[in-house]
Amino acid sequence: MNTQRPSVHVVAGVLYQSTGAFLLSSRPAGKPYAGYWEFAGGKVEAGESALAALQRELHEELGIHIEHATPWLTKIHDYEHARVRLCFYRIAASDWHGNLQAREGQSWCWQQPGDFSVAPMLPANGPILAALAIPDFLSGSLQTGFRGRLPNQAEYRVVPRDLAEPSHTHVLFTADQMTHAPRFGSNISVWVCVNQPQQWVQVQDAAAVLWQVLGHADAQALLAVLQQGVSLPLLPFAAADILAAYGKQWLAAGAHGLVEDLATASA
Ligand SMILES: Nc1nc2c([nH]c(=O)n2[C@H]2C[C@H](O)[C@@H](COP(=O)(O)OP(=O)(O)OP(=O)(O)O)O2)c(=O)[nH]1
Repeated sequence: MNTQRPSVHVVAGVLYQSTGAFLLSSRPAGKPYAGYWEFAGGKVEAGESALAALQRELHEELGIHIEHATPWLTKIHDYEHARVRLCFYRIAASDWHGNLQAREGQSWCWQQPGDFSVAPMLPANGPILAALAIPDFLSGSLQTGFRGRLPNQAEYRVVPRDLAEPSHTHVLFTADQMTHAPRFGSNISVWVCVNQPQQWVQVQDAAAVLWQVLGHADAQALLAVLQQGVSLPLLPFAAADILAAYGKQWLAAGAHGLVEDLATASA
């Protein structure tokens, strides 16, 4: 397939309820992939900002008003009909209002992260749905691993490679282990811990990345990476004082969540 085609800029919104559920809708008849499930959204028009496009699309499709949306993941996908640059935004329950209406004849439903009951999904959306099952806060250490929880979900545990057993789903590797170890099977979700931009570019096929931040220079380097847009869940990993200083900026720039390091004091 020709990957040199110009891409069409698309925005899509992960709309949350206060319960932690998010909205999926089906693509209306007449569009490519009609009947497939997607996040509400559509193409950005000439001269329009991404937020304005999201506000317009969600109002046209669902009759709701968006006050704020937080950038999250960006993906390029080659469909037969177009090459799309998909910019996904998360919209918190407190950042939208209105009564949902299916204004384009589509179906819609609320889904719990990690527990989807509708199919088929648009092909580009598989990794996006997997990313939604990752909590937005975890804590622990590189030695013992990390724990977190989404509302109404079982505990989510990430186990360091050296402690991992066959029953563990989410396994954490260092960037060095990824370089020197053979690739692992598809039965685990591979988490990688990095601490610099050169490592980040080498781990783009991971399920999620922890970015260790030990000081203020690291914090700024990470912010710059986030501001360029990231295609997989990136979670800054730092001691509590650094999270307190930078956490909001990282999240506003597209970090998936934060990971508190319970073992390392900041520099
Ligand atoms: N809205 C949306 N589009 C997605 C998602 N995932 C994904 O691959 N896409 C792709 C499908 C389409 O190729 C493209 C969106 O184009 P679209 O045709 O739905 O856009 P639109 O609503 O502006 O349509 P139109 O007015 O031009 O007919 O992005 C998603 O989750 N939401």
